[in-house]
Amino acid sequence: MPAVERLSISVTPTIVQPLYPYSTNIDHAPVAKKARTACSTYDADHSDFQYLSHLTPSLATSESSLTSIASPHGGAPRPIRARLYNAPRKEWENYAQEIEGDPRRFYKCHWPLPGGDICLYDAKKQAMKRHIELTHLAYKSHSCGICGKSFGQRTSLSVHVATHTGEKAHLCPDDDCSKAYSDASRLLRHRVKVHGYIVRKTAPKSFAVCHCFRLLTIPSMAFQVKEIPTTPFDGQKPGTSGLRKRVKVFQQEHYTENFVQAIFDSITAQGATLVIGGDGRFFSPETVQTILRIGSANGVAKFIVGKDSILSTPTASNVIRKYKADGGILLTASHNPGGPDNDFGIKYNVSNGGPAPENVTNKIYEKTKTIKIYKVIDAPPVELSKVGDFTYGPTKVSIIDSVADYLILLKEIFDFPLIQSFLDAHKSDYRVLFDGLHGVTGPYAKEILVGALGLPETSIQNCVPLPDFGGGHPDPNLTYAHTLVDVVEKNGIEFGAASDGDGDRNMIYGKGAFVTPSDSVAIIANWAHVIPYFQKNGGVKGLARSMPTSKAIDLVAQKKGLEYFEVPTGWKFFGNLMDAGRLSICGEESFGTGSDHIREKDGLWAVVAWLNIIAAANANSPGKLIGITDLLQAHYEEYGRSFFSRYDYEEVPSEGANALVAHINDALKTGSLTNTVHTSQSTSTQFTISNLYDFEYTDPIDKSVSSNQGQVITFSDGSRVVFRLSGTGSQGATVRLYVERYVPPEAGPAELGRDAADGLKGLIEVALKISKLKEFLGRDKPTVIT
Ligand SMILES: O=P(O)(O)OC[C@H]1O[C@H](O)[C@H](O)[C@@H](O)[C@@H]1O
Repeated sequence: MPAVERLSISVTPTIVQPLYPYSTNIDHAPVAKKARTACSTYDADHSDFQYLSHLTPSLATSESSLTSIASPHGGAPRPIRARLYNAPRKEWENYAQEIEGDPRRFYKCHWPLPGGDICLYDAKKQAMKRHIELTHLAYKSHSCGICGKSFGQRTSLSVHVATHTGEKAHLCPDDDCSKAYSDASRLLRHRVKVHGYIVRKTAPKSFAVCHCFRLLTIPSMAFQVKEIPTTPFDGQKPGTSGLRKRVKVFQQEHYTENFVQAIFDSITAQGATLVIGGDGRFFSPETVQTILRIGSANGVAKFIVGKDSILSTPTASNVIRKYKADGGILLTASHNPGGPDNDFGIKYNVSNGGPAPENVTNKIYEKTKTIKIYKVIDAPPVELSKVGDFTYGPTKVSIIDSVADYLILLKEIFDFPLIQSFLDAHKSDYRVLFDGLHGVTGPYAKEILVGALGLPETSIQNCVPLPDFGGGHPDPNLTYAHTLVDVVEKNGIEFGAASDGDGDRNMIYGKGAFVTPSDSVAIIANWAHVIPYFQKNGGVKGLARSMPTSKAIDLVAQKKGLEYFEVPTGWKFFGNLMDAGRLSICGEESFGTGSDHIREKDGLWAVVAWLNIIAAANANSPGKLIGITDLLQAHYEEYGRSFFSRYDYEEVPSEGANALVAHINDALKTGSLTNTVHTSQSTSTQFTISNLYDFEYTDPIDKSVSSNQGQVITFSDGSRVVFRLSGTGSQGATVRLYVERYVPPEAGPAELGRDAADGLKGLIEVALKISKLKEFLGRDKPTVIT
């Protein structure tokens, strides 16, 4: 160690002590004050200060003199710090007492508080000394050699001294980075942000505020974890999008707890940050508290929770991504009805913000089959209606209101000024109506459409989220979103839209113009160049759809020379492609549309995308007002039209549904139907079966294989029919029949503009006959046609 030049210091040394005697009635304000009255010696033995000298104030405040202070390590002069030890060394002991018989050898603080209380903070000896000296005695024993300002902690002094000297002693250790900072915390922030440095998570601690208003760290051991014995329930297998059952099923003793514990048993819960949200449906608040109790007992470090247990599914995905959480638990049964006699659901999302892939959901299911205990901590419930940061046992809980974050996200994606100027210019001839169906999107829609885009309050309806969705079925299709359809038709509204319970689905419906989800995603992909997000991100990378969705988007991809994918039903199958940078826009026939801005489909994203496209189309058409019908027609004339419809047979007996599947499988195996010709009675059209197969998907990124994803029958004219069992029902089985028939642009406007039901009539008849669906299901008609 090089010799250190020692200078003498003549600063008036500081003793810091309370002005007032400590009485039981003492107010805390006086103890925060200090008096400088006596001298003490400079403590040069401390490792950080060993090369420092006593300084005179004049020397210390003159910049030239600073350079004359030798650094023990050579190079630039060291910062000037003076550490004055000026407290009566043992004074803290007057207020601390070793806890008798404590194996940890802890001390308890007996500092008298206002109102006759005593502090009672407990800690090891050194921590107790620091607590009493800094908190109660308010010693500031680290003084700046330049200006004399005192600090309670050495690190605070170092940061302060750097403001005089300009020294940036904290160098970034990452390769090729020359950044330096005056304090360690700034350096850490830089490394996390710029170099993706991952901060090691420490074991969870809990925090409490002492009577003296100081934040205290309390060892997690202070909270007792209880293990509750339980036995497995049958059928806790997550479906297409989480576990969905009747509320009454979830309300059975241990049922919800088992599933929640199975989630924590399948992930790394210790030290994790998790998001909790959902559509606010009946039984959500209770389940949030269950998750907090079990999650905390399993070592979760932090929960980010939607205010009033509400976070739309797309927002939850955004929050997971934005706050770099490890995952999220969403309480939603999406578009299924809510209320005490209806549905509830729990879904796990992973750190990319998307639904858990099958390897995770399978693991959760396996855990539910062998569960023997679940863990809980005993803590009072968290107040879910107050935004802010709280402690819950050893876990931090942040209650957030996510509307602002979501608006910021959409403003970064779309051309809000363009949309707003279009809507302003067409207040009377281009009206908008959004129906929230009393789902979760109401507050978001209000902020975006009324707040940001300046539309009148009358342009939103049913936008107050209700736990039972007002008794409705919050699914944005022609059957269940009749509140929208009726008002749009009655008032001749040019642009209508609706979203579902948890805000990830959408329907676009203008006066006399229903946009099928398959067409919607194809049109958005075709117009993506007018959406700033895609411009900023180097254009569209790839397109995708779920298997039963019409092939309209494939035609856009082919024309634009883009890669495109056909994946099984379920948004989770898009995630890997997006993460790999190969997919930008995708959609599903089940009213899901979205992009890689998050990892869920996004109802309001689709609505604003359409408004953006309409505003852009009109900006190029000064003479004529372009509406939804014009965009559809133009698309069909360019690409041809994929007539598409879906028939749903909801809540049919499972035996009948399974028999139907077995019947088609039989034909698939034996080839008995291949090349057979079928004639529609009503249209006399002939359809020849060219192929039958069970859809299987191999993920191009992780090579995982998903089988039995729907039975497909193709015909020689390019039409196809798909049979698939729903994975989101909560009772019995739901069979879906999807039909698609392509008509090329050359067919002309009359043929392209036909009513979908009319254009598909013959094909549907043939599909029903081949499958013997009516016989197996005992149903003459579907419950829903879209
Ligand atoms: O399985 P189904 O009832 O047909 O539902 C299918 C749909 O379920 C959920 O809504 C998923 O989020 C969608 O990605 C999927 O398309």
